[in-house]
Amino acid sequence: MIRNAVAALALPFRATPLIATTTLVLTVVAGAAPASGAWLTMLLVDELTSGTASAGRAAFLAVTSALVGGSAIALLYLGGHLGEVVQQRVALTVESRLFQRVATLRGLRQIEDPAFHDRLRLAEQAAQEAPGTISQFTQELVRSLVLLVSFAGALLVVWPPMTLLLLASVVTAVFARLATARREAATEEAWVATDRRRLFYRALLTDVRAAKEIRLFGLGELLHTRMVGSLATVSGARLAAARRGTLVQSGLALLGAVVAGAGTVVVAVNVVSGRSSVGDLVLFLGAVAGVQTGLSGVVLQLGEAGRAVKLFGYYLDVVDTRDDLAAGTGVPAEATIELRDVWFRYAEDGPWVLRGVDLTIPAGAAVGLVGVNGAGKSTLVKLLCRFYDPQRGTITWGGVDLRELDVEELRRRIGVVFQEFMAYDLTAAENIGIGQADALGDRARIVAAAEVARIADTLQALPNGYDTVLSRTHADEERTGVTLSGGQWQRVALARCLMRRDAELMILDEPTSGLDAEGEHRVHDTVRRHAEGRTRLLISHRMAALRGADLIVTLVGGRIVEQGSHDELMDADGEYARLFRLQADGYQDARAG
Ligand SMILES: Nc1ncnc2c1ncn2[C@@H]1O[C@H](COP(=O)(O)OP(=O)(O)OP(=O)(O)O)[C@@H](O)[C@H]1O
Repeated sequence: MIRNAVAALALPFRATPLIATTTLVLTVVAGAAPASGAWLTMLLVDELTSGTASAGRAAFLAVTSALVGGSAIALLYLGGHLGEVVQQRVALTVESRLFQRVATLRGLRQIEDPAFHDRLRLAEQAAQEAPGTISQFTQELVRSLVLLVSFAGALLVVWPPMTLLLLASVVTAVFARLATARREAATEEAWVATDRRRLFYRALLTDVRAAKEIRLFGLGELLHTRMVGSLATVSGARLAAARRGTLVQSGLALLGAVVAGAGTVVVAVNVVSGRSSVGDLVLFLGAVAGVQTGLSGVVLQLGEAGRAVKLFGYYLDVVDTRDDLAAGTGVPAEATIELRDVWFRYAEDGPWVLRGVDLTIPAGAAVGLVGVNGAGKSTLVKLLCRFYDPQRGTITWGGVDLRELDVEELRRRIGVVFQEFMAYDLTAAENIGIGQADALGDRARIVAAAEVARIADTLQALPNGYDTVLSRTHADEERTGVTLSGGQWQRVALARCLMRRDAELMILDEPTSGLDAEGEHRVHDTVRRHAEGRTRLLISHRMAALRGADLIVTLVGGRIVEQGSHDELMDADGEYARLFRLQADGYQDARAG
């Protein structure tokens, strides 16, 4: 808690040191103003009731008192504005640091971990709320402390026991509010997973890609009920925590009123008996009102700040998240890739997905990978991109373990069309250009890639050509958005991969599954010519597409069961030959039918 609070409090001074310090000074000055005003009023009242009042001194005291009050308000406004500036700067800093960490995580483990997403949601919430809440609270606290100390000094002069009574009620209120804040933060943590599900259902209900299935399968009501159910659970828990907090606060406010009332009676009796002056009573009443107003503000904010400080811990956790992949520094050389006894599973207690894979992918060769659904083909691709490290065995590139290579350098040398490629809600040009981000503005290169992927004419014919937004959701007023067909999107993804002209390894994970037969044939043909000399790993369920590969590898249950050329594997009459014949027979039957 203390580490979180210190880090959160230090943030404004790191984000904008000068303004944060000025704000602090202004706050201190503004905090001292009410007590000075009350003191001047006491002097004024005593002057007027002394029997020897001088009009000049009285006027001077009245004007000074008014000036102090007026300046205090002006300082308050100025301090408020500077506080806003600090808040904005801090918000920018924390949001940037948070998502910089997310963006630079090397592997996929955290991104695939629901617990990380929960932490991230809490962290984002904290990053947005905490700095503002905490810096506002700090200002309020400083102001209230100065106010409290100055009034407490004044009260000491009038009637010392009252100071102690007021301080006692302050301490009780502070502890009670802190306890409520802890409970509220615990509620937030306990329900974050439920809230995540609510957001998931919410996103699903508005997702264009899910809209067809939701309507056809009549899922709308089901998803809506689940979404509202999650919301009701979360808001019920929040209300229960707030209810308890309100009860405690009301009780404490009553206690404060009783303490103040008793004190006023005693001072009033003192005035009657002549032991105190009327000015003392005025000062006392001003002090009680000032301290109570100041404190109720700070105590109320204390809850918010306590909750924010606790949640801020998640922000620090995410910002300090350790990468699950150690950083290497080597630069990859010639792309002969070797897998030696590679074992991999996604979770420590999960089943092995790859079991002792031994494979050599020679530089410049075209290697075909076949296997039934779930055999582990896409997993192998992910390991080659070093999204994960294998639990056992090694993968080397040009003889160097992938773990020792600079992961960004490694990935720069790989072009991939993933099985689940992305269709970005961006323009056609951007959808292709992002394959090589530093060539995003190189239209000639984008068009050339589109031509190889045989999608150039389609994109050129769009309402705004390559500048057409490929989305119905994010189109703007000037530009209409369009959506492409599944096969057209696949060609765009292929063009994106082809932007990486220097990629030494090209991986195509079922790049043609959405293409028509003629399209598939052409794409394989062009990719073969275009990528000649580069290492290629091709995955396809259409066996004929891999026939010309230099080496074909069959994966069964995470093991390589055979490898060789098409002819060798057909002669061996194993799994590959079985799958190949199955498809060939299918085509044969279709013709016969
Ligand atoms: N991110 C993941 N987390 C946990 N398990 C996963 C993950 N991705 C894949 N798996 C599991 O790993 C196994 C192999 O999946 P993989 O996607 O590598 O198969 P594949 O051979 O590419 O299949 P397909 O032909 O259907 O694309 C499957 O049992 C799958 O459930």
